[in-house]
Amino acid sequence: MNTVSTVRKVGIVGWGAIGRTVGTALADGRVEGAELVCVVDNRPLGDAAPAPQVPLEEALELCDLIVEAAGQGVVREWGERVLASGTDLLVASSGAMTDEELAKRLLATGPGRVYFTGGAVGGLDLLQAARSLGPLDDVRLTTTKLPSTLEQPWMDEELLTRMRTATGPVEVMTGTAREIPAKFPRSTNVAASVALAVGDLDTVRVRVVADPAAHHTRHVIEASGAHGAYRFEVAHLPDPGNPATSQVVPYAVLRGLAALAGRTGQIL
Ligand SMILES: NC(=O)C1=CN([C@@H]2O[C@H](COP(=O)(O)OP(=O)(O)OC[C@H]3O[C@@H](n4cnc5c(N)ncnc54)[C@H](O)[C@@H]3O)[C@@H](O)[C@H]2O)C=CC1
Ligand SMILES: O=C([O-])CC(=O)C(=O)O
Repeated sequence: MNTVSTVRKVGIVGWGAIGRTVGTALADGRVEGAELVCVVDNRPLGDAAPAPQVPLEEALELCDLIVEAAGQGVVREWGERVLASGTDLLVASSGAMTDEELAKRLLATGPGRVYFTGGAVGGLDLLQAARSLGPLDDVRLTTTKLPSTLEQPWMDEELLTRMRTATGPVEVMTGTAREIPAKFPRSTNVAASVALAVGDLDTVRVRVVADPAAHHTRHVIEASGAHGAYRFEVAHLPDPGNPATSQVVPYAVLRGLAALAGRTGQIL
């Protein structure tokens, strides 16, 4: 019997809507085989976090698994360094993978391994399985959120006014999964996650809709190919502190952590 301790030493980057819930669950011992060792954030956290706040360089010495819950920029800036140090990386900001050069480098760098959470969407496992039968040639994602969660610095006054005064759903942008997550970096990582599952950024056509009545954030994935047709629809309550993020997302991250920490039955 292997008696070597396999407890995963986890560091969380980003003590926000996702990181706080994930880190608190880890600190409370709710993930068997994993413990919270440190927290990284670019704001001083005082004693708000249940583990020491350290710079990322130091986290790499303390941890064998980093959870990124801070933003696409952190994946771009730190992803390769984390993996090269031998630390595994579980990414929430999958939109960083729309930069194909970065994506190639992250998938090639080691000895640490890179993982992604399914985050706010479901069905990615089945889409990935279906793709083994042949390409999914028509893939669409429609994301509907509260207008305020979709406002971006690049938007012109006309679009902002249309979103702010909307009394019903307003189409904010359409594009591919290559384009959309860069335009809405805190709100449409799911588009890149769908693309990771179907294996192609340009096949996934994304529609972003602002709806003042969207008390639930909705993501509808529709996909079809020669071997079948698929439709997954989710409606989540937004996180009260950060309504751009669905409340379920940290629990998707925790599910991933449970699998990485060696819980039996990784599939379900
Ligand atoms: N895959 C998915 O379904 C989803 C992915 N996301 C991604 O997760 C990220 C985090 O989401 P939330 O927790 O809701 O955001 P949040 O805004 O509530 O928290 C982000 C935290 O990261 C910190 N931070 C930002 N930049 C940093 C940096 N360079 N270094 C260290 N700390 C930094 C902030 O100070 C903040 O505490 C989002 O930006 C988005 O990219 C969010 C929702 C769903
Ligand atoms: O939480 C969500 O519903 C989706 C989200 O913000 C993202 O994909 O970045």
